[in-house]
Amino acid sequence: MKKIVELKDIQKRFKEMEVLSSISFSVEEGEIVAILGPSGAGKTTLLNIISGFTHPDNGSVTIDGINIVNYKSNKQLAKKIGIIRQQFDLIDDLKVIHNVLAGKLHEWGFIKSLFSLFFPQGKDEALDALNKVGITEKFDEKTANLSGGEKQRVAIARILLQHPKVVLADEPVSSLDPARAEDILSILVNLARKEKISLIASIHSIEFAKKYFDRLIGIKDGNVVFDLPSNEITDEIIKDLYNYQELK
Ligand SMILES: Nc1ncnc2c1ncn2[C@@H]1O[C@H](COP(=O)(O)OP(=O)(O)OP(=O)(O)O)[C@@H](O)[C@H]1O
Repeated sequence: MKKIVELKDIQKRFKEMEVLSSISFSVEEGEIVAILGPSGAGKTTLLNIISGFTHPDNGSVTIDGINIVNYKSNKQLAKKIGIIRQQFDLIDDLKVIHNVLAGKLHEWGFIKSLFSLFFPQGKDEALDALNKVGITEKFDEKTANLSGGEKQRVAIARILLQHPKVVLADEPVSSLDPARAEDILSILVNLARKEKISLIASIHSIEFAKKYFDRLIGIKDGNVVFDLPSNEITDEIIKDLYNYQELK
């Protein structure tokens, strides 16, 4: 299997605080991976480093065989990495279809994307993506009018137009109620599997992590403390990760 993301000895400090000491792991094509760890463990920092948004102090990030520092532009990197943020990063004033078409920005360039605002190009592909996430009928709606779960579906549809090799999602469902969160996670994971996209998501819910992800990586005190298939994760391992105290 091809390695899509490879991290070697990643270290990051903010002033005198060392957040990541030495993180190494790789993720193969189509792998569905959750990053777990207590609040402040550095999950967001790690995802930001993988996306190229934050530079590590030490170590290397390789995306699809190329060191991230050798990607010539953000546009080139966007062909490999799709990002789903907690706040969705959608433009509320635009119609749903235009937000989905923004997935083409890296491919089309600014002028063609601007043109597509008035004369949507690639509309069929966008409608097909909206169909895959189950909200085709909202294509003409102003994005601001959508619920949180619907907005997250639009963000996933936009990623589908981007055709990345890996999707990074930072707590993608933490703002949704449990039923909606499960809907979104299953859409995200099933589409990633179908399109052979690697998925790396930070997630707070152990239950959802075990249910939807194949491999769980725990980080604590700046290091990887476990990296296991979900079915090998025991209550003991989780207790150690979060330092739960037994009630006496
Ligand atoms: N730009 C920054 N400048 C200074 N400190 C930072 C910066 N970004 C993150 N930190 C610190 O690094 C630590 C790790 O933060 P990070 O957001 O990566 O943790 P996390 O595991 O994602 O936490 P949570 O689960 O609460 O979202 C925290 O102590 C945070 O305050």
